[in-house]
Amino acid sequence: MGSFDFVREYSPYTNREALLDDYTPDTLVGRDDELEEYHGALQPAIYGEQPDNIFLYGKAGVGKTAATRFLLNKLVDNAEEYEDLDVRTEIINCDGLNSSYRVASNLVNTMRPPSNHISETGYSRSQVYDIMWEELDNAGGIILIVLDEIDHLKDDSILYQLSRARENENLTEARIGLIGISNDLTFRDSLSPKVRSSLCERAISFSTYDANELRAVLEQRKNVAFKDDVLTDDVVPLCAAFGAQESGDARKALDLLLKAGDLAREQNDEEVTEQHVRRGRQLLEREQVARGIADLNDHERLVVYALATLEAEDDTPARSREIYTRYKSLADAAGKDSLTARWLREHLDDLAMLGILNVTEINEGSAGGKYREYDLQQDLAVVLDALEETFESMGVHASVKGYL
Ligand SMILES: Nc1ncnc2c1ncn2[C@@H]1O[C@H](COP(=O)(O)OP(=O)(O)OP(=O)(O)O)[C@@H](O)[C@H]1O
Repeated sequence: MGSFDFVREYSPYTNREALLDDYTPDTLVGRDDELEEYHGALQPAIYGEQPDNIFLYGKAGVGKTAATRFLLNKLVDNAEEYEDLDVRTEIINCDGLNSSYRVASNLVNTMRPPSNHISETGYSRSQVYDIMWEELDNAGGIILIVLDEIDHLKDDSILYQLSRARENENLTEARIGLIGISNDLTFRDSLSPKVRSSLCERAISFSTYDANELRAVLEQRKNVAFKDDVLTDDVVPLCAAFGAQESGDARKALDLLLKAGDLAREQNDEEVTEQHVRRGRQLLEREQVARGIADLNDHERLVVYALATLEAEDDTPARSREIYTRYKSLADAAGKDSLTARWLREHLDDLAMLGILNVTEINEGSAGGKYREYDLQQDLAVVLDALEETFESMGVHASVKGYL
């Protein structure tokens, strides 16, 4: 048996944390247009004036949160130069806070010491708003309130309240600017017109990164995170190319660079190479598919299982009818009820959105009409791995026995 001692061996990193998600880089590359617009919208704050409310939107990992942290940190720093100016920022992530009530109580609590927190239940909504106005007025000055992942909110009362606080005379001392951030491009249209016009006084769109921009992001981060010359020349371009394929998401590209570095360290390799990146990508994809499949309900998982058995028999791409027949026979064999063919058709598109399967639209013109075909987006082996628990409860189909 090994000694299981923990010993420091070779590490390619000088600062591994610089690759983690909550690290704020000193400068942001490839976001000049976005930063300029954002800076302009915040500029009134340095004169002690209330800035416009700002709405940032764009896909995941395109730097919306990073740009916000970067500019607000700068604004707070620069504001210290002016004695008559008091600027503070409060950043709230709305993931898990789906009601206006919870956002308001959370805002109050982030501004208060823990000993003075209010309870998250037990008041009426208007009472919580009164406490919130009082808290904001006590703090005074300019307060920039950031609501990240704002699309998680199920009602927009808090957005109305905060974006119109001054016009509605809820505040006398404080001036607030509201900054909403969303990955959901349809969120703005789902708001009521009066909330939309006040929250989106300035709407700033963040475009996705192309491979060159991702290369610059990674190059800069590499210099902070890794020792000199430990990455072979192809590592950064390859991570950037994969990131660009993954809808231009800088987070995915940085995660991949981190995974490659970790693999090199685990294997005691002195250089991080293309092989580490390729292996890292496989592992990350595997984790992503496993997480996606774990989050499905039993019936959705059975649909993936049905498609996997068709793929094992070389019968993919398959039409929904074929998938339904297999799904139903798997359910019957396990003695479970099955849902309708219509339910299955509706859910195939959801599974495609989650990156579990591919949809291809086939158009055979007036003779054959239009239909859709499906196959697995990931390797069969990866999907079967993630279905382990399903085999336990539903049994192993003959077609996949050889893979297990
Ligand atoms: N231009 C950039 N320069 C350096 N790092 C960047 C840049 N853009 C994004 N990043 C990094 O990529 C990661 C994801 O960025 P960020 O969290 O800002 O994305 P986002 O647009 O807010 O997406 P999400 O809503 O999914 O969080 C972070 O680690 C961030 O530091």
